[in-house]
Amino acid sequence: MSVNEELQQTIADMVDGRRGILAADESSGTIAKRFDSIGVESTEENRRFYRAALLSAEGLGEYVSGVILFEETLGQVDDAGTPLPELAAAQKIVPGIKVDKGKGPLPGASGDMITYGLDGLAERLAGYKEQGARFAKWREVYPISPDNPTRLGLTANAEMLARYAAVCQSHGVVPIVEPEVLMDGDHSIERSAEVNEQVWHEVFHALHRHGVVLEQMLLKPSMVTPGKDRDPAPPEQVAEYTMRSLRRAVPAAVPSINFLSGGQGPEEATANLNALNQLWQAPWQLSFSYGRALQEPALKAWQGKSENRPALQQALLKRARLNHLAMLGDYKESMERE
Ligand SMILES: O=P(O)(O)OC[C@H]1O[C@](O)(COP(=O)(O)O)[C@@H](O)[C@@H]1O
Repeated sequence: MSVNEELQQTIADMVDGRRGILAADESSGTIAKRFDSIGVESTEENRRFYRAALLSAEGLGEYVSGVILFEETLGQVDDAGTPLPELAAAQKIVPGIKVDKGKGPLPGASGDMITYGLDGLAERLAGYKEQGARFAKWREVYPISPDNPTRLGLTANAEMLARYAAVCQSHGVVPIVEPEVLMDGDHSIERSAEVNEQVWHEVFHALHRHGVVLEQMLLKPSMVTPGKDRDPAPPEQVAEYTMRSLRRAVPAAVPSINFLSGGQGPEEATANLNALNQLWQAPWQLSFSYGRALQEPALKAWQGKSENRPALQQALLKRARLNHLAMLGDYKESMERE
């Protein structure tokens, strides 16, 4: 298969109008925090058990077309010795890999951040492909304050995303481009709309400069919401603001927009996705790439006990199914209690 055919096949396997992405790529620090919330130690064995349980939940492939894995998971096997990426592929879930190496302050742009990991990326991708990964993900993070993001923050982060995406495409790996505008703070929904629009505009300008093929990438943005210190906005309002900003800044050539959950509660993230899909015909598929919003109930059901594996899987399947219904605009709050 040519590189172009590989990219096209991966997009076709991941974008079908009814399924989204499970983000299970928490880095070591983040997964330790998540496990800590249920009093479980983050050992390699616990991470393996938990992630193998997620990927082998029977029927997950009905609602999920891709899973983002952390490097460690790509090399792990289940109790029967099956590599975890193969477990996913067996359910028609395309395995992918987080390739960024975390973030730190951006010098010269106080309050802004920048993500590391471009050096050696091409070589790493070749190895990940051998382990089964067909797409990659890279996250840039933008805090909102009265002064942030700065102009330098906007351009530097966009440049990183574009360089990463171009390297991925040249190796036949579909890039997920994730500019995450953080919910932290007490900013208004209007301010969030303004920042997200600036971010997306700058990102697509950079993608264009670097010759990234928009038809062969996925966008993973934040939804436009008020800051976490304020009351959440109703789903219809989140949908209106998000859609307005997306239409202004994201070219129609992008096949799918898979939102991150970014600290929204599981039910909130589903209701917002549903409202977005009820609003009006969008040029892109509007889907999910949730981490916390898919996994929180599964983690709670598990509690680190192997006998709770079926409950963990049922909790994941429920959220995956409801988010699939939200993609169709068919989700109702009453379904939460069914
Ligand atoms: O900070 P980390 O460990 O790299 O990961 C952050 C997480 O944020 C995400 O990008 C989105 O997850 P959420 O839906 O929980 O916001 C995940 O893909 C990733 O696991």
